[in-house]
Amino acid sequence: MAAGRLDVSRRQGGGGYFDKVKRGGDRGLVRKNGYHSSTIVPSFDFRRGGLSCRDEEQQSGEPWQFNAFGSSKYEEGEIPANEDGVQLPAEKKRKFSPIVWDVEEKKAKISSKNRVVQRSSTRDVNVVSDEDVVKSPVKGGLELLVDKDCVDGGSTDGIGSEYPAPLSSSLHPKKDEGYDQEQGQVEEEELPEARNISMSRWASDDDSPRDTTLIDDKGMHGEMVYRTDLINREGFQREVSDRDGSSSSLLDERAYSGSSASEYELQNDVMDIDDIRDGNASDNEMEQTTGEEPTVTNQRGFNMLEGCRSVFEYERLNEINEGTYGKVYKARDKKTGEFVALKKVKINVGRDKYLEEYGFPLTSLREINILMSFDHPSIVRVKEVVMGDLDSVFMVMEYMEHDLKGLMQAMKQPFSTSEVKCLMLQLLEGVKYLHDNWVLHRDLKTSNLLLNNQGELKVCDFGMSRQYGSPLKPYTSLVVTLWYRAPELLLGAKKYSTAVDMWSVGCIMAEMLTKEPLFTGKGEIDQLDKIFKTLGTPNETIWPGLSKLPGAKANFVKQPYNQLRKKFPFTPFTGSPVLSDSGFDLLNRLLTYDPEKRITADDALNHPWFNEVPLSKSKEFMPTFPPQYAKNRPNQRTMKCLDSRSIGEGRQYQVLSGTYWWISSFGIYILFCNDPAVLDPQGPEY
Ligand SMILES: Nc1ncnc2c1ncn2[C@@H]1O[C@H](COP(=O)(O)OP(=O)(O)OP(=O)(O)O)[C@@H](O)[C@H]1O
Repeated sequence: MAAGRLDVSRRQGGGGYFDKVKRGGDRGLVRKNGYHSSTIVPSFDFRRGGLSCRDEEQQSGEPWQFNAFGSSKYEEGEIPANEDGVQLPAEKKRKFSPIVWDVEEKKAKISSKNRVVQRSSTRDVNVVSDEDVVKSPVKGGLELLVDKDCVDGGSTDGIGSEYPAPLSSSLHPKKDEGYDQEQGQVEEEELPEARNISMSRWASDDDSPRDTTLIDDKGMHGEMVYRTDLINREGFQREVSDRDGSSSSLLDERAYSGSSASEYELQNDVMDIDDIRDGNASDNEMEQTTGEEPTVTNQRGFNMLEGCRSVFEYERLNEINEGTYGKVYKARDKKTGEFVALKKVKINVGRDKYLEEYGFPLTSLREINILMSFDHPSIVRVKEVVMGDLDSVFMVMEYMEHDLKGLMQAMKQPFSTSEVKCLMLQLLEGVKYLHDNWVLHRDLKTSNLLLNNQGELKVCDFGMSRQYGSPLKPYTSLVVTLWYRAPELLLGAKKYSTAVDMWSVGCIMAEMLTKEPLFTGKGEIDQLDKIFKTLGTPNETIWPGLSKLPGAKANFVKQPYNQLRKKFPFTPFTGSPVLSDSGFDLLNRLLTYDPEKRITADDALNHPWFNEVPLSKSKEFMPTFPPQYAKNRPNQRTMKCLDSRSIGEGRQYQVLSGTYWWISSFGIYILFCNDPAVLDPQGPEY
């Protein structure tokens, strides 16, 4: 393999689709991505400077692509039955077949015989279509139908603030209908085993029929892989896979303890495997085929066979920022002149089991994998992955001029209500897209929201994201940066779901309105205290199940009232942000204690606040801001004294090492910059 190339080789196997998964010495990951499930064996060849991936699954010979959408085994109209002969509705869909990284070695004892592979006929699936169906038939006829409506449906029962909001019911006309819950309920009646939000979010293993259903994943070429780790008593096959699609090693465990999350989740992987080893795995080796090669409609195609380009295809301009996981540079494509952001993947960061075992941090694998499969205007686009020398790897992303955190720190005035609406709508669209596709972001915060000069907001940093499924499995609660972390996480909940992201969205909305973070705790207890002081101390009445959470026994501040409205008074001309009753209702619903009652992204998008005046500003009319140099930089104060709105887009020139100046219609501004990328006499350190 040439240096700087991503080598993806495949073996054509003679047997079943998964017969040829190489075991033993390989330290591979099983990725169920898009339409095929394949074993990818990523390895770093440091001497040759390449990320080598071998896809060891037998395939059709078509290029290996990151992809997301699936197909059905059954033709339309054909209604499969489960093992008991109960017919199941055909029309359910899964918009996104999640990408799964499994630990192959952890599952090395599980051979292909334990897999259930279904090659299915395929019809083209439109990414945005609500009509498409993904069914996961298994030997015996049981199938899992996954519908986006099932994700959201039923989640908003009892929606509302635990402390009555001063809002007339007319403001939330759909409340009693559960914000369009009817469809979800009908589907539940029709399909007793279908997922619904109450199951996918908070159902326990005991009460969820999901214990005996399958979680599907579809291969890129239409193979269906059934994750039947929980069922085998009735002759179903077991397919060994990660619990919900991926394992995690998370930002906060790096930041806080350097342990837990990935290990915790890996332990769960091992538990699943042990369970299988303990004798429940079926002897039946099954490979079902329909004989028809599916057609693939990509959500986003990325041809890995083309290999990775070199980072030297890009001219590095300056360092934009450095996150926990890597530096981010601004760069220019030498061929096209296009500006991009290069995120250097940190290889040696914290304790990452994957890093030790596979030479590549899990978080980066997950981030690359998820981002390359997503295609949404509110999700930052990763164009490609490129190799540098010295074993470095870069994600090439579309360049965004600002992140919301840096921007708000630089702004004198907070965003106007119509600007907040514009940003919130984009944020909610992005979060809805994630949740519809069974992905939790788990680190939504203002520094992970990027804004460009076209008024577009995009979510970035998927290093902590992961798939979720039903039934919920325990995940680490050490997720989400403290200030944006939901109370259930702070209280140690291990089973959580999309609601954790919605809490973060609530914190972000409040911050957009005031320009200041809402709850700025110094530690977890302090964070909870701050939340309780503002929203009132929760109790079992407003949050059933609270007392069962590990942290609930602690002696917290007792505050009987919700004081949130005091922070967001309606009265204009006070200097405080003006938030209408409707806007406050949305905020209150986002910051609802009980995750079951917390508003979903879908419902938030339909909230009446967005229909009342002032209406959302359109993106084109969003203000532009000065260059990004001050973003989260040591010399941020220099920028703070500038009126970012009045400067508009300036041009930057390097006049001295580390010094920038730009001209605007208001004069010349000089920024002293300690940017190591600028000061580095060696030039780019690719
Ligand atoms: N596509 C982009 N365009 C411009 N700036 C970007 C882009 N992606 C990231 N950044 C900047 O880099 C910062 C860090 O990026 P990112 O959050 O992806 O890295 P990280 O290492 O995962 O950070 P964190 O510490 O939040 O985990 C962002 O806050 C943003 O300022």
